[in-house]
Order: sequence, then C-alpha cells, then structure tokens
Amino acid sequence: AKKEKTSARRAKQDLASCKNLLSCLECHEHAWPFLLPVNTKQFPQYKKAIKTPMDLSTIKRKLQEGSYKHKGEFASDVRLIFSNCEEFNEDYSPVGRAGHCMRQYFEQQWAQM
Ligand SMILES: Cc1ncccc1N[C@@H](C)c1cnc2ccsc2c1
Repeated sequence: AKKEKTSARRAKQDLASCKNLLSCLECHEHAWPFLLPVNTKQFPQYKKAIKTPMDLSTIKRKLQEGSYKHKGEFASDVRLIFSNCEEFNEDYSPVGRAGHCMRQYFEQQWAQM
C-alpha cells in the first residue's frame, strides 16, 4: 500500500508539473502559431501534409481529461507540435522560427522537471 501511495503522489505531482509547463508554453511570446489547431480552410494543404495535427489547446484538453498515463506521453505531444511545424514551415519563416524557439524553451524546462 505504501508503494502505491508514493507512485500515486508522484503521478499527481507530474500532472501538476505538466499543467504548469503547459501554461508557460501558452503564454510564451512565440506561442501564437501553436495555440489552436491549424485551420485547414486557411491552410488546405495542411490536412494532407500533416498526418497527426497537434496544438497546445488539444494538449490542455487531454491533460484535463486524464488522457496522459505518463508525463512522457505529454512530452511526445508537445514535441509533435514542433515536428509538424518543421515539416510544414521553412526554418526561417516566422512560424518556423517560432517553432525552433518554442522547442528550445520546452526542452530547457522539461530537463528541469
Ligand atoms: C503552426 C502552423 N503551421 C503551419 C501553418 C499554420 C500554423 N499556425 C497557424 C495558427 C497560423 C500561422 N501563421 C499564420 C499567418 C497568418 S494566419 C496564420 C495561422
């Protein structure tokens, strides 16, 4: 029973840390391209090019719904945002640069979790 308690407590702490890190990502100056799902009416080729779209609002919903069993799954979805971004956007485009900047910020914060 003791072992279960500590792992339940750690899971709770991990969830809180993921929610906190998500908030930091959402209010980052360069988060604007990633806040909501890419509008495929505005970017019709996006639907064909990107097999698994991901964005910060979707991650927020998944956190709230308890969809992540382990914090590593949360990190995979965040990284999916940035790999989708690299696939679709030129490195030196405004969105491409924002993606590189946000990925660097995320990995720095993640390493300290
Ligand atoms: C992350 C991403 N990848 C590919 C395409 C779009 C986006 N982001 C959207 C929000 C976006 C990104 N940039 C602009 C510029 C004018 S509307 C708009 C909307």
